[in-house]
Amino acid sequence: MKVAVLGAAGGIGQALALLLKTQLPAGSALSLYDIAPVTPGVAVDLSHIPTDVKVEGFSGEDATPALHGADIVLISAGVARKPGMDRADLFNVNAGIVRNLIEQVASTAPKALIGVITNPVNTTVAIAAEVLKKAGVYDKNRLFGISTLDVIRANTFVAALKGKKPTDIEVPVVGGHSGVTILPLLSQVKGISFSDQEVADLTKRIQNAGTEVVEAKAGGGSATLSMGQAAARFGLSLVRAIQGEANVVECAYVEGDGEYARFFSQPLLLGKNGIVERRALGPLSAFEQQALNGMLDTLKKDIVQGEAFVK
Ligand SMILES: NC(=O)C1=CN([C@@H]2O[C@H](COP(=O)(O)OP(=O)(O)OC[C@H]3O[C@@H](n4cnc5c(N)ncnc54)[C@H](O)[C@@H]3O)[C@@H](O)[C@H]2O)C=CC1
Ligand SMILES: O=C([O-])CC(=O)C(=O)O
Repeated sequence: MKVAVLGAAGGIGQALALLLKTQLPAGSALSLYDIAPVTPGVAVDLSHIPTDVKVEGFSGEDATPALHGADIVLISAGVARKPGMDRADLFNVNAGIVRNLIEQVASTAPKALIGVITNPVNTTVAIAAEVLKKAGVYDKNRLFGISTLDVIRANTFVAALKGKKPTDIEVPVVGGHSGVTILPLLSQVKGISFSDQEVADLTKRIQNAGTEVVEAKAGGGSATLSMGQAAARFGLSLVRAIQGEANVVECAYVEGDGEYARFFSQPLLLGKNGIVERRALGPLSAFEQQALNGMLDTLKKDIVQGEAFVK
């Protein structure tokens, strides 16, 4: 099993690399790439941790040495938000970075499962799909926008409110990964009921949680450690699915049947070749149905921006 992290010297990349070094199955390879010259050093640093995971690091303009033979590629390269910015404000810089890196994935590891972390995810995943399509290697079952951070935040906030263990809670979060496009399906949390006010407050907090971190870091960046954990959870779920484990289900932002928008985050059954089954959203409360209807214009606009960038 080989996992490549692109953007590996950054805040997310380093946290993610640490978690993968300690949690990937024995015999795996972890390949780190970042434009920053420190990256081979990050790999040397991690290599002193006594696990049976081989780490290599590459820097400079060329990502391909890191990509040869990769089964999974996780991409967090790009710039992060500062207070006062929306995720969409990152488009100008990050669109080109994602295009460039995906071109290299297309030529070097065309069969890899790809997880895009770089914001704005609603748009960068559309860019990735169009670049892969242009290269003739697009498989919609192998490309994911990683929205796991919304899920783990929802689990944390619900557990805190209801006095439960966070590990016992699993909230499906659907839609996209910014503002109103983030929709936690609180009505589906097993064994817990919420008042209308709790639903309104929790939904708002989950939608604004990225901004909560951006403001608390006061110009020093956005979520890195919680995102490292979220990306590790998602990446390790892909690993378990590739290894043949049954019933691996995660929400992620993927191309589906277009019922709501071309790309939409929903529960997915994962297998050796990526998505095995896109699961239906299930019954929605009136609040959730309204929120779903209300997000679609924004989500579709975000997607078209990505498609237009490549065409
Ligand atoms: N999907 C999600 O839920 C989340 C996404 N993010 C996004 O993840 C991205 C990274 O965030 P951080 O790690 O905090 O940022 P960071 O600034 O700490 O790290 C980004 C890394 O990307 C590298 N980089 C920049 N251009 C590159 C290129 N052309 N090729 C290779 N590497 C390049 C930089 O050298 C840096 O090491 C941001 O776009 C951020 O908005 C952040 C949190 C959650
Ligand atoms: O808010 C940001 O810019 C980073 C992010 O996507 C998150 O923390 O959910």
